[in-house]
Amino acid sequence: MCKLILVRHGESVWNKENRFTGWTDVDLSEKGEQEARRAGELIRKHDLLFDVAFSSVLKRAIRTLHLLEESADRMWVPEIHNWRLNERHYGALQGLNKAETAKKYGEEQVHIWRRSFDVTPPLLEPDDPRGAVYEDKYKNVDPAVLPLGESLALTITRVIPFWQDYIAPCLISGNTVLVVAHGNSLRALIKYLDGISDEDIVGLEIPTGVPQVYELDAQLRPKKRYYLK
Ligand SMILES: O=C(O)[C@H](O)COP(=O)(O)O
Repeated sequence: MCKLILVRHGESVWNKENRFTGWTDVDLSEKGEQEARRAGELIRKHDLLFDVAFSSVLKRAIRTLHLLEESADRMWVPEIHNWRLNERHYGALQGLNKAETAKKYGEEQVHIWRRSFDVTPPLLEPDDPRGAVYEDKYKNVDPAVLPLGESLALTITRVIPFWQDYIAPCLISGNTVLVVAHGNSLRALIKYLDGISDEDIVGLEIPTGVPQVYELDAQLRPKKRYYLK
């Protein structure tokens, strides 16, 4: 049996301010740092000796990983950071306050942007200086695959190939694997692993900084998924 630990980053400064974040590289809030340390303590308490760790290239996930590793006393574990685990790209909504946007466009429209399976948010203009194509951290990524806005369906199309090519082989080789990512990149992964329908995924919410564990069989079929307490 293999074990996979999934953690959504701790609360970020923009989670606290209720702003659409997506690929904006904001840091953890103080509460987020505490959540990350607590996640490491829980992992340690449950003796989940992860051998390798994956995260997105966004600092709220990387800092969560580092704080978690420190409190779990596993700072030596090899880490792989990849853009394919990034949050869903929120397009032109990035930076806007969610409540103010709901006042302007209506609660229903904002719910569709946030939770529908295949509706893409308004896209960033290709020459918008916030575009990933202008960021150093994506300089080795083919610009053609860098999004200007993504639905959950589009997010799945880049998370699952990363799972298949990197994370799954690591588990199959017998490693306990930790993945620190984001609300929607983790929803993408859980949808795939648990075979959740396009309709039912709308109801899946993932709290910040709480580790959840999958126990998987040799074919990586989930046997159990539970949050650590
Ligand atoms: O990118 C964001 O704003 C959040 O991390 C996730 O947002 P959501 O709860 O609207 O999916």
